[in-house]
Amino acid sequence: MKFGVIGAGQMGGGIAQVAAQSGFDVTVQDVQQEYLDRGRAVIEKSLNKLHEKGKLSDAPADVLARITFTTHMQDFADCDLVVEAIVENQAVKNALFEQLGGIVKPSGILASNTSSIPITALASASGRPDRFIGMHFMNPVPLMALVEVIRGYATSDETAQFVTGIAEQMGKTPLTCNDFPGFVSNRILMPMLNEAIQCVMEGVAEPEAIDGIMKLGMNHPMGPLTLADFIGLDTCLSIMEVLHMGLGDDKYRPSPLLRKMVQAGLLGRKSGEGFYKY
Ligand SMILES: CC(=O)CC(=O)SCCNC(=O)CCNC(=O)[C@H](O)C(C)(C)COP(=O)(O)OP(=O)(O)OC[C@H]1O[C@@H](n2cnc3c(N)ncnc32)[C@H](O)[C@@H]1OP(=O)(O)O
Ligand SMILES: NC(=O)C1=CN([C@@H]2O[C@H](COP(=O)(O)OP(=O)(O)OC[C@H]3O[C@@H](n4cnc5c(N)ncnc54)[C@H](OP(=O)(O)O)[C@@H]3O)[C@@H](O)[C@H]2O)C=CC1
Repeated sequence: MKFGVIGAGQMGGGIAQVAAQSGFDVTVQDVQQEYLDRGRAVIEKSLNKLHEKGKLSDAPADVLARITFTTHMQDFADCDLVVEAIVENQAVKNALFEQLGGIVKPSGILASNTSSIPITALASASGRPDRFIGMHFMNPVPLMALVEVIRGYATSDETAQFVTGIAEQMGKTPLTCNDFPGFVSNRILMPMLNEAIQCVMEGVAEPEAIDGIMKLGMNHPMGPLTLADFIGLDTCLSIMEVLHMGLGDDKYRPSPLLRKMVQAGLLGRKSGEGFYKY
């Protein structure tokens, strides 16, 4: 089984790592060598940590050796499964899948790790809608148990079974839902994060208090503002926009503060500052 991953950011890197830990040969592509180098370093650090804690029996170097890093999309030609994890933008993903559909062998299955964008639309762009599916990993991929599997309008039963089996081989629990904006995970999670941001904007409480209340009061592992910073505020805004437009209800309106912070380049952990400094 040859496993492809597009994008060496926080999600692509995590997906590639867990695929390699599961014994698959993995090819990771990104647009610039610099991003591949950064992704490789993050994977190496995570593997070392898991190994030190006894959660990874293979030597980290052996796992890393199963991953090939490339800037060439053509290297996906003989992949059995390619999972896309690039920026949360429908136009950019559509263009990528149009290209990828002409590269990967006809029997290859294409999947998107999108947080919210309609799987059916991306499937149409790929030119192989029956062999297209949503394979939504959670962040941080090496630690989170869930893969949300989203079937598009034309996804075949064989494709759904194949991807469910791969998720299980990766040690994850696949749970299936249908193709609605934000699916299940982000339709429920993201309005909560957006509301926490609205609380900051309205001066309801300081960020530390909002996070503390949700951590101590609701037993959430991370407060909503810490989690928004962790996901990336640009990604949170894109998801809210998909929910707002796709469901047509103003209850999904992105907080103006979220929009302003993204405009200011405050993207959370990945840019060094969001609701907190890193
Ligand atoms: C936006 C979308 O489309 C969908 C999404 O993904 S939404 C986001 C979903 N994710 C969440 O909600 C995550 C919420 N947070 C959590 O569940 C937890 O905080 C967590 C699992 C991330 C961390 O676990 P924790 O119990 O808080 O403990 P914490 O001490 O912070 O971390 C546990 C250990 O794992 C390590 N760790 C963290 N990330 C790691 C990684 N990627 N690889 C290896 N180890 C890692 C930590 O360094 C830490 O190690 P030590 O014990 O040596 O310090
Ligand atoms: N962050 C999260 O918690 C989660 C995110 N997701 C989803 O996963 C996807 C990726 O998110 P995330 O990893 O956080 O984002 P990142 O910004 O960390 O990584 C995206 C990577 O893809 C690269 N990229 C952009 N365009 C292309 C392209 N055309 N071809 C190849 N590579 C490209 C980016 O390069 P550059 O820097 O140049 O843009 C970057 O390295 C999104 O769809 C997001 O919604 C899903 C679950 C959780």
